[in-house]
This record gives sequence, C-alpha cells and structure tokens, in this order.
Amino acid sequence: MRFTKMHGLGNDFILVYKNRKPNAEEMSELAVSLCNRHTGVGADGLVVIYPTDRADIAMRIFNADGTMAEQCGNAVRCVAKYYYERLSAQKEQITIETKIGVQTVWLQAEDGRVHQVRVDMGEPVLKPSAIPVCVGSDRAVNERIEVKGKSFVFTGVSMGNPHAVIEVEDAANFPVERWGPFLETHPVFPQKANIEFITIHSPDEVTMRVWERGVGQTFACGSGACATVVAGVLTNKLNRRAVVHLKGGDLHIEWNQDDNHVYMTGPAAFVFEGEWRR
Ligand SMILES: N[C@@H](CCC[C@H](N)C(=O)O)C(=O)O
Repeated sequence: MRFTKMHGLGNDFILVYKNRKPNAEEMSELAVSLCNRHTGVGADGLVVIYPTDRADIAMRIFNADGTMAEQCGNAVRCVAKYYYERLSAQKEQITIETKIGVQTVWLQAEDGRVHQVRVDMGEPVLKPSAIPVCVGSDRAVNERIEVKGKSFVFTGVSMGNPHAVIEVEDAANFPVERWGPFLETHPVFPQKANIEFITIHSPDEVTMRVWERGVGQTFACGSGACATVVAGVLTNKLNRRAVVHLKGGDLHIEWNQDDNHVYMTGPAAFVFEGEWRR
C-alpha cells in the first residue's frame, strides 16, 4: 500500500488514497499500526482520501489511537495540497468532504506549488449538548473543573470536534503532558476533549499548546487554534482576527462576524512517500 507522509506545522499525518469509501474499522486498525512511532511509520493520524460525488475529494481522519475524529484542520490543508499537486487538479478553490460536511478551501500557489491554504472551518458550536456539559447554560464559558486537586477554568467550543480552552500564565512552558491526560478524559467531557492551554499576549496574538484527544501532545492543532480564537472572543480578550503561535509555527484565524464561520490560514508540507507491506 502506497502512502504519503505530510504535516501541517508539525502535526503529522500518513495519507492513503483509496478508490472508494474505506471500511472505518479496517482504517482504525491500520491507523494504530501505521502511526506507531516505534514499529510503524509514525504520525499523529491517518488520513484516508477517496473520491466522492459531494465534493472534489473526501477525507476521513483517524487519530493515532484508532479513533475517528470529526474534524482536523491541519489535515484538511494537507489534503488540499495533495489534491492540487499530486492529483494534478491545480484548482485554486476546492471542496473537501469531511465527516462533518463539505468544507471550502482556497489555495495560494506559485509554480505549481501550494504555499498557504485557507479553510472555511464552519461555525463553532457553543451549546453544551455538543460540548462539555454545563447544566442551565447555553454556552460553557469560564467553567471551573478540578483534576487531582488542581483547579482549571475552561471555555468549551466545538468545531465539529470538542475542545476545552484553558488560559494559563505561560503556555510555552506549561506541563502539557502532566495535565493533558487527566483533562482529556475528565467526566465533564462525554466525548473526551482536545485541550488547548493558551496565553494571550495582546488582542491579536496568542500562544497555544495542545493535548489532543486520541493522540497526546502535538505540535499544532488547526481546529484547536480556531476554538482558541472563538474562546478568546467569548471572554472578550481576543479580536475576531488573531495569530495563534503553536509549537510548529503560526496559524492565522478569523471568526467572521457576517457568516459566523471560522477561517484558518496556514501551510502544509510533504515529508516523504513510501510503501507499507505486512
Ligand atoms: N490535529 C487536528 C485535530 C485532530 C483530531 C483530534 N485529535 C480529535 O480527536 O478531535 C486539527 O488540526 O484540527
């Protein structure tokens, strides 16, 4: 089986092209084998691409632990670059079918190479039914939870997948590995959650570290960066347009007031290609 390794700001994926919609159970098992960094290729997730009638191309993302996620911003940018450069599409606006619907993507290319990708990440969902449970409220802003005797304040945002955004004093040096696992699996998050630890520097700039559901700490999370800006706006600390500094680089996020959609702009890169034989 041929595969392509790619990354979006260090959030790395193995892309596999299939001629038709794959069997989710098989792909889940494949993700666990391929993503293993000691006995496999090594990646944060497996991205399966296949043709569809609903969009230019379809994709599904499986976390390294084999769970299928609803959304993955960094993988959408990788798929867009792959489609443009490897499937010889060379279209500057494309649609990608994901588990949560069809996403529109704009590509900035020069000499056949894609440099930046802008993705319509859709509308954030703030209702607690889709995100962390908070009885009696229509959104989860500045909610307190305790883990192992430590108290955290989070804002819950679903970008199709669940996020809990937590402001900390110094995100760059925060012990993500220490607290991430407990927060991801806290009972208040029925579907588990991706946890973003953020430090706001100004209304236009924020540093974010992430503990991803089904993966662990990663270098970047596109949907997490979108959730961060939405949370920052809800708490009156960030503008609707902000730069999110991640371990792997920067993402430009805009929560548009007119259509309520969140737009994410950033790069994607090829790493290598290979063949997986069992
Ligand atoms: N890294 C991704 C998100 C991948 C899925 C996530 N781990 C989940 O389970 O929801 C991104 O760039 O958005």
